[in-house]
Amino acid sequence: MERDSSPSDQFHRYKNLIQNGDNPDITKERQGASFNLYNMQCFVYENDHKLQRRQEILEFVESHREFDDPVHPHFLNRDEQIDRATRKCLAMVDNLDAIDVTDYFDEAPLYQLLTIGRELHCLSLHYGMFLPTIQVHTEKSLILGPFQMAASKAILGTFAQTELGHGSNLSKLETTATYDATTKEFVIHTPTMSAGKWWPGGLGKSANYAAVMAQLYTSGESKGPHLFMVQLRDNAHAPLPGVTVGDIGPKLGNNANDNGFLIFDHYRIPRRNMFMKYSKVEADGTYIPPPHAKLGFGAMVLVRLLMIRDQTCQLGAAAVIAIRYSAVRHSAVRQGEINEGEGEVQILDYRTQQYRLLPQLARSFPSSQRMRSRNSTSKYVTKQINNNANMELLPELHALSSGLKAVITWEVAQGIEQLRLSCGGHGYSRASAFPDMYAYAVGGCTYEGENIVMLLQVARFLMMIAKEVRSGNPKLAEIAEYIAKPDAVTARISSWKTCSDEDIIHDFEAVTRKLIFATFDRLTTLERTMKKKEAWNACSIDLCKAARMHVKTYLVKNFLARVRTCEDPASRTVMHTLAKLYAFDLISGGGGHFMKGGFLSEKQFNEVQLGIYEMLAAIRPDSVALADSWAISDLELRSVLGRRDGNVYPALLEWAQQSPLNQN
Ligand SMILES: CCCCCCCC/C=C\CCCCCCCCCCCCC/C=C/C(=O)SCCNC(=O)CCNC(=O)[C@H](O)C(C)(C)COP(=O)(O)OP(=O)(O)OC[C@H]1O[C@@H](n2cnc3c(N)ncnc32)[C@H](O)[C@@H]1OP(=O)(O)O
Ligand SMILES: Cc1cc2nc3c(=O)[nH]c(=O)nc-3n(C[C@H](O)[C@H](O)[C@H](O)COP(=O)(O)OP(=O)(O)OC[C@H]3O[C@@H](n4cnc5c(N)ncnc54)[C@H](O)[C@@H]3O)c2cc1C
Repeated sequence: MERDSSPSDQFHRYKNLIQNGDNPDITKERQGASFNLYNMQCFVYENDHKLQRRQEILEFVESHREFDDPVHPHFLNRDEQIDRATRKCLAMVDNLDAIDVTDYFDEAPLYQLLTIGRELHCLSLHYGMFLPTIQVHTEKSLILGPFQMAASKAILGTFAQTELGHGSNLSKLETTATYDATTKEFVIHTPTMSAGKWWPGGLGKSANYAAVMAQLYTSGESKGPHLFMVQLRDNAHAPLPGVTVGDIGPKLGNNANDNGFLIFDHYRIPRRNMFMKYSKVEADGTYIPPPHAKLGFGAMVLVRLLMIRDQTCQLGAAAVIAIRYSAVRHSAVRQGEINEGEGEVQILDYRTQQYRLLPQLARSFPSSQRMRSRNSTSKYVTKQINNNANMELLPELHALSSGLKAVITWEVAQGIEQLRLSCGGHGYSRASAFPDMYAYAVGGCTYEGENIVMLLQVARFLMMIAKEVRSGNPKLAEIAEYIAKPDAVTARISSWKTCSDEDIIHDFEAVTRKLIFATFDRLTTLERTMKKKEAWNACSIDLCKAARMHVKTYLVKNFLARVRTCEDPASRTVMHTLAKLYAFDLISGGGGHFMKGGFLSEKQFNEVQLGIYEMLAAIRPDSVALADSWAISDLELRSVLGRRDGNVYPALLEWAQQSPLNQN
């Protein structure tokens, strides 16, 4: 799409953000900002082009009537929700020219949010996992066929892996794919009740194809889980003979998505329907193994990376809502006066409120930004794998994507809940958007790998590194280099104004290193008297703690590094304080780890606590502008409380009037 205005036009546009009808409190907040909003937004989105594209996509959606909602989606029942989302999906895919469809980190998710909202829908799995599976797992010479069909929606697919009896433990999936060399077909079968597929999105009603994970048997031998392309429904959309399929019913959220169940009765598919890019079954049944045993799990790694960005944006949006609302809300009771007799204050002025809001805002920045570079890492790794040249980076990427997925989805879900509480009663109304946000985000703690299970994968990686370091012959991945550094006895952290980034990083690395080696020692001691898996189970709470701390250290380092790249001095100053608040808040929350063995003294810990107070006060005048720096439009936010103009109360009344109970 052509760019139609220069950066200075854009600057003008953002300067004019403040309008006459806006709530006076929110206007005053914007006028008091210490930095130029446009410069900050360019930093947040990395360049003005990305910012401009957000505006263009917004204008596109706003100008197309087929994206309108005749009835507010909050007042629909489940059938109507599915109907609405499906209609929107059709309009969305009929207008894909509006976006760069290869941009799964920015343009595609934004477009989806603007058109449908915060919901998984009938096409989420088609775009989110089915297409990526085809891309990652189909042989080059064959890819055009299925990919073009899927991209042109001739087939609509899902990813069918989880079963009633097994989800996390892939190796125990029970669905079988048995090769029949006489007919050159695989027989897909559900041998037991617990082998029924359960959960795949879009399966219940929408998909006519699925990428199915099943245990491969060939020449009488079991070869572990493999992926197969399976047609489920005929041209009239009826289930094919041998296929039983349906919807699993309502869930905590994402109810516009028809998550489904699937049972196979000796259902036959051609040999070529196995995804054979890495492992193969020849016509005579000979099995050719993949160059790396876990290549078959590649699509999940990619989606975990996509989720990290997607989820962080949810936390950013939640912080925007709560901060804006806190600027226009005045406390209504006498004890709400900070100085008695001086009248009510904006709730944003309470230090406790700032402590609820600002660390969450800080949390929303680092991971969203670093994910762009992780995206290029994943592209790089995929390229290396495609050339069959280099598998060395795979464990690192798996550990990193699993760890970030687990820590971020948890922090996002908890953060949204904290922000909801910060808005009092109105936060409990769906008008606020928090209930939908939470229901959407908290699903991410479970899907694409249950969080504890993912943390234990990171722990495996860390224990392997610890063993190598102890053996004196480490081959260290970039994200783990600090584990081989010498021990540090005392912390360097001091007042937030004087301590350097290096001091903060030093302390995080030292504490994490200690935690990793303490856990490693405990594990190896236990292994002397127990079987390996028992020993692992016996110290798995510590293993998770070490894994979490490793990921948090990674996030702190990346946030500080990213702030250093900010060219605008005023924006850099505020972002730097926010990054330090992020780090200090983590230290405060993880005080036990930091103070263990006297590493962080009591005096230093007090400085951390005091620093948090001071940073909250320092950021307070910029908080609304920082929320605006996310550049989220009202259409994307979908929150009455978070509206950009701050005119919350009339909008709440207008919203409530749409309730069907008020129609007669
Ligand atoms: C083209 C047009 C586009 C247009 C677009 C326009 C429209 C826009 C629409 C969409 C836009 C997209 C927007 C993006 C938004 C993003 C949101 C996406 C939402 C998607 C919705 C998702 C819904 C959910 C789906 C699912 O949940 S699918 C099912 C997921 N299931 C799991 O994740 C299961 C978890 N379990 C596992 O992964 C494994 O079992 C395990 C826990 C990793 C254990 O592995 P396993 O082999 O079974 O056992 P071990 O013995 O422990 O491991 C052995 C060894 O292998 C290593 N390992 C394991 N996995 C990997 C791996 N993947 N890579 C590398 N290595 C791996 C493991 O570490 C061990 O190593 P060591 O022995 O060395 O320690
Ligand atoms: C909204 C949503 C959408 C989904 N979409 C899809 C989809 O499209 N396709 C699909 O195939 N699946 C989908 N799923 C399923 C999802 O991937 C699984 O639910 C997930 O992988 C977890 O597996 P599980 O449900 O079997 O949990 P379990 O593995 O049974 O977990 C239950 C508990 O056991 C613990 N646990 C399990 N294993 C271990 C271990 N080794 N060590 C320590 N603790 C352990 C977990 O930590 C957890 O506390 C979806 C799920 C949801 C909620």
